[in-house]
Amino acid sequence: MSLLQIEGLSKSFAGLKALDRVTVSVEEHEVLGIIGPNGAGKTTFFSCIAGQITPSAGRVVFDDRDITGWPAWKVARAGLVRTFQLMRPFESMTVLDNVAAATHSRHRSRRVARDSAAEVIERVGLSEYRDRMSGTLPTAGLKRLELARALALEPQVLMLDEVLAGLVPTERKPLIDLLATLRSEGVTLLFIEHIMAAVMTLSDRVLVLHEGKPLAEGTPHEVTSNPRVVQAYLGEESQIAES
Ligand SMILES: Nc1ncnc2c1ncn2[C@@H]1O[C@H](COP(=O)(O)OP(=O)(O)OP(=O)(O)O)[C@@H](O)[C@H]1O
Repeated sequence: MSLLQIEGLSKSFAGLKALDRVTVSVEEHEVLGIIGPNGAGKTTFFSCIAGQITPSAGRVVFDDRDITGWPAWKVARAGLVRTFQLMRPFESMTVLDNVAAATHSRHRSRRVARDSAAEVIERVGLSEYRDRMSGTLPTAGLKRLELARALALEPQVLMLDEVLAGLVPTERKPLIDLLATLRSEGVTLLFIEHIMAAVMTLSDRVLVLHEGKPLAEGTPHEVTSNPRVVQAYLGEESQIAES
């Protein structure tokens, strides 16, 4: 049995099929990249799994439990944690306090929670910003903070929504390296990404969504050489070529 099984997941918004019968499964320690043109349903897919949106149809089975329609807090507590494209840290709190707010849900002792937060902060390379107000971080720092807050919850499955968006190439490289490290540590990862270099480097498998439907699934090489995928990206070829 796969760690995460998604069966026929669908979501309509006022007649628009944002997600249309998506079926995919993810094994423990696997990295699944999710790509697709703008509006393909990628974020809706994450939101239906992680509990921000209730799916119209389909099932999400995680670790042998049917978690379909569970609220986000309960999904996160079960071990499935996502990040958001638009970061939402507590801006008037320090980086350490932001991450400690997450570790505190795992460790009752304030000291242990803060020590654990400091470790996560170091792991994502944010130690020099530890005592800075989160609202003053540059975009690259905010992205790392978003990742730190997710890691602080000690997820069994981590779901990253465009964690590289808004970064310049020199900022992307170290973050891709960090994700590669997480991968080598055996993190089970689902990530939505437009930066093809990251998709190619990090993914074991890639799911391509198009107009809410699964268009292709396979190794990074298989999907990027699939004519249907290239066709779906027409007009966005530069992104495919960016690898
Ligand atoms: N809350 C909502 N209400 C109405 N329509 C929505 C809502 N959320 C998403 N949609 C629509 O559903 C479709 C899929 O959107 P979604 O954000 O999931 O796509 P995406 O692949 O993540 O796009 P992007 O790459 O631009 O982030 C789009 O047509 C979008 O306008």
